[in-house]
Amino acid sequence: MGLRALGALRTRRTLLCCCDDLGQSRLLGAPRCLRGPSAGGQKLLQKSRPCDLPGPTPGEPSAPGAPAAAVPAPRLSGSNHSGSPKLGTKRLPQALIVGVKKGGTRAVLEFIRVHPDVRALGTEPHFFDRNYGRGLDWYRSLMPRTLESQITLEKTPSYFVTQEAPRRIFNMSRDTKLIVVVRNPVTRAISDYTQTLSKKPDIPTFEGLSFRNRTLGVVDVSWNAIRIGMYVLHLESWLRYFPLAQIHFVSGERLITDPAGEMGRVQDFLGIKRFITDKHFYFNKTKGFPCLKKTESSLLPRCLGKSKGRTHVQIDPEVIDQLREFYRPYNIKFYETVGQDFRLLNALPTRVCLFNYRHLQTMELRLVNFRVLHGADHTAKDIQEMPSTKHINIVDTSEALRSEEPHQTPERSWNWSLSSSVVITTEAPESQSLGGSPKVTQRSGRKLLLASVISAQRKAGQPSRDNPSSKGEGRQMKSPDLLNIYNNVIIYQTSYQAVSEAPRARLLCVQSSLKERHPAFQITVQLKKKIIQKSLGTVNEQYQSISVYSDMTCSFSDSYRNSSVETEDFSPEIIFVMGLEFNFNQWQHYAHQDETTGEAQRVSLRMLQCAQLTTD
Ligand SMILES: Nc1ncnc2c1ncn2[C@@H]1O[C@H](COP(=O)(O)OS(=O)(=O)O)[C@@H](OP(=O)(O)O)[C@H]1O
Repeated sequence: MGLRALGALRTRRTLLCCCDDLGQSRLLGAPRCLRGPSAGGQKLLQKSRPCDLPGPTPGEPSAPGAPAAAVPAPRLSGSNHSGSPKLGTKRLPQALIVGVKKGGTRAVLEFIRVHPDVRALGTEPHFFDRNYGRGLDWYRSLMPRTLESQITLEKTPSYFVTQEAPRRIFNMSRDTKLIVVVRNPVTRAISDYTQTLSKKPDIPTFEGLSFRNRTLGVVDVSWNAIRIGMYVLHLESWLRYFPLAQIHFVSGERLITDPAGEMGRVQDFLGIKRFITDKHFYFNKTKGFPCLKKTESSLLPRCLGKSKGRTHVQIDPEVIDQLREFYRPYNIKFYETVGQDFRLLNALPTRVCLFNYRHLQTMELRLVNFRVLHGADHTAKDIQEMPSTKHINIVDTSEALRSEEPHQTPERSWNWSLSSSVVITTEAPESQSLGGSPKVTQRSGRKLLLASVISAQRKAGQPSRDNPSSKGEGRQMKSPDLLNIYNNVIIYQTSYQAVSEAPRARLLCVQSSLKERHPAFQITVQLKKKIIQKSLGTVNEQYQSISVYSDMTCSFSDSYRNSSVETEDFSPEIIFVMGLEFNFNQWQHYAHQDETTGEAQRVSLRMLQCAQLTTD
């Protein structure tokens, strides 16, 4: 397209509309959308109307220079599309990000377009769903110019759920590479709803829309927000035209916890060199998401825009549980079909990780309770009646690893994913005090997992509960202090042994789930921390902050570094993280200002062992 034509198109687009997720037109000038079937309430939430030209999805502005958009795209700098528009040829895309809506498609697009061998359209052209009648020439005309060696890419998440899209794409080119970003379907639905609500505050509640009959638990699969998450059903249409090998699935969750890893696989899939690596990302704590680092070619901010990473609407936990159950069979079928387990079930913790613990040989972790609590306070009796389910052993590998040099990591923040509703206590079988804790009973309506570390054998010379004649004679595991509970976030910290005797032994458990205290997708939780002043034999309390991001990630805040806590006391010896994912490097460091000397000290955390943990 010549510049004149482009200019004409630009002028014209001010008269165009684009469809939002409610299927309603958003006017950018005179209305040009075709009228869709009239619908009220829920129906509005399901239908899309065909529009004259593609426009940005709400909150999804288009890229500068992109032909059919009125608003600049949330361009992440470092993108490679700033070259001369006259270089190269406009080609039909060889690769498409076809879904899923709210899966993380924008992040994948913005990350991959950093690659010099990829050029991407910033807007969503909606060619294979809404604009197919315009023909391939029109579609091609939208594309950025590429050199022979470059891949042209566009993303339109609604393709994944468009019946005709696979056939149409196949007809364009049977070699088209397809990328699908999948995300826990419940979270995805909430994200979808949250977006819709931001445009239409008067829509019915998520809970109301999700069910045909809530009492009977009949989910309304005709609601798009629910239907999109039934991934396997949509996938079937694609597999009629494309072999599985031609479809690459990105985990929306891992895209947040390990963007470089996910993008590495995307690059492999596209057959381009691994140009985008760890070096391109940093974790932006304010945003609560990974963002692209500054590069020589780009000095602009590189986090995604405000419409990505919205604070989700708080949903009744019981509804979330019901929807998880609803999606479970679809997820399982989906895993089976694609041959990958994306852990979309997101209901159970899967890993227990042990960090830095030097003395522990084996640890038996006994799950003493796993049940769904619906609003009822649970008592010690309830908990005791729950069956024990699993024992695991974690073998201390620290001795073998100690000689290795720590691996330097430039970033101080680290994060890991968490599943929901995990409470761990070091408290031995007498979990009554935890169960009886009024704070715990504030929790309601979530799956609650209580796990007890019931025994820990220590190496020779170390105190042991099982060997009272050792140094640890007479010591009991200290009853836990449940420190703070904010909605569904529980942070629990205690010493492994009597706190005054084992200041370095620390158990930190974090449980997080998606809840209302997520302004800008981040909450900061005050963690009450016991400070031991050994010389005085006193125990003070101090508050530390820990930031919990969304329902999936958690990271230490830098306040750790600035704390006035004794270094020794401050070094966590043992951390359990129960969750779906983690992306710790083997060593993690943070600096700590020693109060007495004022010197910065580096504290290392080493992941020693992770064990798989499942409950039935
Ligand atoms: N790096 C980074 N920055 C910001 N947001 C990120 C990132 N990686 C993934 N995500 C998640 O992407 C979710 C939006 O998904 P999409 O881009 O597919 O949405 S859309 O369908 O194009 O509207 C968005 O969903 P919400 O958090 O619900 O807003 C994010 O969770």
